[in-house]
Amino acid sequence: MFIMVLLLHQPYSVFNQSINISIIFSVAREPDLQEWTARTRVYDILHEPVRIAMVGKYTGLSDSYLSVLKALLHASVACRRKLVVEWVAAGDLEDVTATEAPDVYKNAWDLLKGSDGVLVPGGFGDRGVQGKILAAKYARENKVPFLGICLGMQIAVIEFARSALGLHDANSTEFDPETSHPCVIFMPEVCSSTVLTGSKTYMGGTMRLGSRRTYFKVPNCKSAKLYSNASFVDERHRHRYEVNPNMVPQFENAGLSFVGRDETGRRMEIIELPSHPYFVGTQFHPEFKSRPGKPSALFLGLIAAASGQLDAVLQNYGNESKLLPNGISNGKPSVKTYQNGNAIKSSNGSLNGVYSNGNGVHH
Ligand SMILES: NC(=O)CC[C@H](N)C(=O)O
Repeated sequence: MFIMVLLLHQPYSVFNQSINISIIFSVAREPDLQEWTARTRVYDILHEPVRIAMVGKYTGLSDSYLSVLKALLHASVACRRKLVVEWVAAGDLEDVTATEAPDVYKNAWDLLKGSDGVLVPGGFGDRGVQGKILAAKYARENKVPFLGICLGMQIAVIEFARSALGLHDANSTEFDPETSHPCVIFMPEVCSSTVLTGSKTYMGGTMRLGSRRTYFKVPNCKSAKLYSNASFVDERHRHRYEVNPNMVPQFENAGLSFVGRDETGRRMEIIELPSHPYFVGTQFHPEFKSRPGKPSALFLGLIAAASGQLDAVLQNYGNESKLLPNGISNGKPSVKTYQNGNAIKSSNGSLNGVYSNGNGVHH
């Protein structure tokens, strides 16, 4: 997007110097740049900030979270907000930092508390896990919009088990194999099979990867609405651990809703707290399908909630006719989300949307 901003700022100088813009798009047909140039104009005048705390392990290496950052940016442009990412190193939120480096601890909490929304991205290994749990707890208790992705969703589940169910040692078996309340466990269907049971040796082959289908089980939930009331969505995965399905009834009794599941109903894909303005977690990685002009549904939900526009966005959804073709010209968050392959045929037969790579939202 940034390269395009640079180029499209000077379309005539660039084009008149015989640079074939079709090379940039890698397509043979004459490109239609209207949408792109309109988007750069919108992008340029954004000034009202939306602050998102990114609570992760590699906060010094923003490239580690590049897809997440782009997805946040796509959603922020759609909501007409200037994205400000507050990097919060998860470990800095932990009690041990309060003792060892009080200034660092205070700064981390100030950043978190000054944010309009909290995002806990994916990750592996136990460093910073306690800090991520504290961030999820803060967002849940203070009704701050929250999106947890993959590990971020597992963190939210662990936090809920500890705080709302009172299971103080609840944990993922990734971090504590001996926990008496394993609320996140290693590949349930693999564990129930023979030789691969919990084996770290087979790690490489046991990662659940790629595009998988999630079915909405709760039709009126925020996530389903954000996905235009789809009955199922295909999103990309990269994980080994999952919510322990045997504990789901306990969680649901306490108010945590598992709104999206796989076809067996045993794998939890999307969580929501209905009592919270926007508290969503996904086992999949919605960031991978976000595109400029077609933000990921759940990132849009986060940014809309963080900027006081979620109700307007939710009302818009499920009614495609209300959406503008480019989603950027009337000053409202009237965007359509990127739902890979939900390509609408335009009147001239071309696909409405450049990115139509075969995934889908299905009604
Ligand atoms: N991509 C991730 O966030 C992975 C989460 C977790 N470590 C798992 O393997 O399930």
